Amino acid sequence: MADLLDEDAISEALGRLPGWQREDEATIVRFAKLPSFREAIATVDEVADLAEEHDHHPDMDIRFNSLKFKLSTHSEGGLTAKDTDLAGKISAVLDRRGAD
Ligand SMILES: C[C@H](O)[C@H](O)[C@H]1CNC2=NC(N)=NC(=O)C2=N1
Repeated sequence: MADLLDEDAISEALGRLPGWQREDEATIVRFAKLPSFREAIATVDEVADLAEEHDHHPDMDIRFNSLKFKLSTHSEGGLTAKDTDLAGKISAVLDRRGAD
C-alpha cells in the first residue's frame, strides 16, 4: 500500500529522474536504446529481478534494441513512491549498461 503522489510530488520526482516523462495521469515512461538486442534482453532480465524484489512490475516493451519501461501503481490507480523508487533503480541499471 502506497499513497498516490500529488502533482507537486510527481514534478519534484521527475526533476530527479532524468529520461522519465509523464505519459498520462497515471503513468511515467522511459525509453532506452542498448547497443544490441542481446544487451536489451539482459537489461530486461535485470529489471525483472528488480520487479520481483520490489513486488512492483513495469510494463516492458522490446523493439530490437529499444526498450520502453512504463510504471503505474494499478492498485491505487495512479503514481506512488513505488513507481518513482523503481524508476530510479531502473535508471541505475540503464546507466550502468550504457543505455542512451
Ligand atoms: C499482489 C501484488 O503485490 C500486486 O498485484 C502488485 C504486483 N505488481 C504491481 N505492479 C505494478 N506496476 N502495479 C501494481 O499495482 C502492482 N501490484
